[in-house]
Amino acid sequence: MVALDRPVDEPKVAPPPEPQPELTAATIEVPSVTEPTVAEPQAPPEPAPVPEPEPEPEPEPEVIEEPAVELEKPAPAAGRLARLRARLAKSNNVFSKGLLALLAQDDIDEDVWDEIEETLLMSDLGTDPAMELVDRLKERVTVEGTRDPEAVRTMLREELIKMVDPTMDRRLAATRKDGKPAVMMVVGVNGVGKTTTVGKLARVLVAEERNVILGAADTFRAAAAEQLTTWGERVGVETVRSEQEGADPASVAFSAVEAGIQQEADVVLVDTAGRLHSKANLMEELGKVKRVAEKQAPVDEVLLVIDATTGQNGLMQAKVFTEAVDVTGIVLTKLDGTAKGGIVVAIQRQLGVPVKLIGLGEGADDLAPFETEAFVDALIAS
Ligand SMILES: Nc1nc2c(ncn2[C@@H]2O[C@H](COP(=O)(O)OP(=O)(O)OP(=O)(O)O)[C@@H](O)[C@H]2O)c(=O)[nH]1
Repeated sequence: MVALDRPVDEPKVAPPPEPQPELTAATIEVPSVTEPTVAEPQAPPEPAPVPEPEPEPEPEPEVIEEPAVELEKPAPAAGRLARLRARLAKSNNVFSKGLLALLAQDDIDEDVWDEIEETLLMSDLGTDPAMELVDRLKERVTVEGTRDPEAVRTMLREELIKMVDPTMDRRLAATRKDGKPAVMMVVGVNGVGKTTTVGKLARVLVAEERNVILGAADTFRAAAAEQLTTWGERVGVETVRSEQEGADPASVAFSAVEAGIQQEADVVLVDTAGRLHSKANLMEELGKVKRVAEKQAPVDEVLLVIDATTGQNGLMQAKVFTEAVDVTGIVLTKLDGTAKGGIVVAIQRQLGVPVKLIGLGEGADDLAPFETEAFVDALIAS
């Protein structure tokens, strides 16, 4: 295992290359080897000056060239959620079946309201939001007094939309600013789907006709850079990586942003590690990656990836990241195959950050920009 728990000192702005001694004629001149034409003893030739040994330079993260393969055309980003809604609807029928049936009953007594609350809690909505939603629904049922299934569906839809909060700004900062690319970092605990998300997000951006550069700053897991390179190659996106396992991730991030500036890219997307020897190291390191990348250009987005299937537990783990870096958006993965759609509300409430993208499967284009209404419609679809 590679030790990454070295003390993290001041961000070493890697790697402006060490100044190399100029190879002047003096340093490369070799003694003449032609035979002397006179018989006089010759002074032995001066040995050529030996250049000072240079310290080993840090290996430069190398830019992987695009291969000459036929590129894939990613699905358009707009409307992806609507196209993938069946994945959500199937796993979230607590809303579409359970709740609607309960609300459509003729007589909703306290037991039924308790059952409604329990159903909401099961979806990982969180205690406070669940209680609030029950209160709002109670009020409306009392005032409107309707049990018509369509009216009940409309009521639930409206209240869920309010909870998910359509006023949050969910746009991704993916546009060049001040002549520099937008820089996005993707963070989160290991296994939540970070690398996959970076790959899928590159496709979303390519579909939006953005020029993208990837930075493989997860140098902890050897396969991550390879995985990312493959994602990039499929859509003609370059990956900046280091061949050295355990290389300085901040240095890779720095070089990726540098490449983005040189190539006038629209977006530089930086993958990061989710695991180090200790939580403190990981948080230190993420802070450093951000600071060092910012020597080149401001980091516009820090996207925190959370696995929806880990529910409230995952949320607690994720909270630590918000203390280390300024998280600007959440990517909620693996929402396919879980009935925990309510976690969107809980996350936004607890972290105060909008969900900007959701993962709805392992397919390359199964990442959708989050849209409040389309999401709620999928939850209560029958
Ligand atoms: N079903 C489903 N699987 C997903 C989704 N997103 C990611 N995955 C899967 O989750 C697994 C882990 O993904 P990775 O991208 O390797 O996770 P990571 O966070 O980069 O992991 P580390 O590099 O170890 O930190 C892979 O098998 C992905 O295919 C999703 O939205 N739905």
